[in-house]
Amino acid sequence: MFNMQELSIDSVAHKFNQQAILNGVFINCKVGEVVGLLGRNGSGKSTLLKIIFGSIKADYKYLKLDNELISKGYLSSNISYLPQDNFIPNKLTVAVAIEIFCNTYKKELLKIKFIADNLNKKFREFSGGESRLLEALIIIYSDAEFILLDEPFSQLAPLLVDELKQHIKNLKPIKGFLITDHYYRSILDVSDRIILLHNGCNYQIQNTDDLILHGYLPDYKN
Ligand SMILES: Nc1ncnc2c1ncn2[C@@H]1O[C@H](COP(=O)(O)OP(=O)(O)OP(=O)(O)O)[C@@H](O)[C@H]1O
Repeated sequence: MFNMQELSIDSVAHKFNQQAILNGVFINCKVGEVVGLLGRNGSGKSTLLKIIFGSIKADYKYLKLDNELISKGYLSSNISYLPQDNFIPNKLTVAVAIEIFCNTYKKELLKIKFIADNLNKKFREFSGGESRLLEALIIIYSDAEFILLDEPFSQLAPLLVDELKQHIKNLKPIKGFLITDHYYRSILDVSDRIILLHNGCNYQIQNTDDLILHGYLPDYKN
């Protein structure tokens, strides 16, 4: 039988200072799909991505990659993660950062004009939004099959948001994406499925009415 590549995390429980942040969360993502993760500020979206990547050790979790239990995402070359804050050191040039993260899809990445035009520039020479775009592109085009993106759109002007969405769509046939951002329209647009984190649990979202029902979007009718 064809073995569908899948990243899944089940029964996630985590507390900070006795306060339960995640409680029985389940989420999965297959190659070929974009899963959008929404939730209010403080609902635990970043915590969940950090638990999958391994930078936070959950109180409990059951993390599987292609049906095999793994302890930390970063130990697998098959998972890449864009954290909420900048992570590429300021003194690195774009070319060096690409060397570190990208091999398989390097040719495609170098076709992007903004990358090609700025290969020898250091990260400290870019604006906040420009370096965010570069970091997101480097992670999207990294060798990993599963890509975790924490607020990739947040510092980007609308045209760049559209460009980034297009790159995600281009790579979707060969990768799985788990993505969170408060630009929820962009998340709805780029995602095949939406999961809402609320009160420590995950909810499958079918439409914007569900987002209103769970208190994520304001209900302007009432
Ligand atoms: N290291 C930490 N120590 C204590 N509490 C933490 C820590 N990290 C996060 N928290 C708390 O856990 C909760 C979830 O935080 P998290 O950053 O995962 O939320 P989020 O959904 O990503 O929020 P936002 O949309 O605002 O980025 C918050 O209430 C936060 O205060």
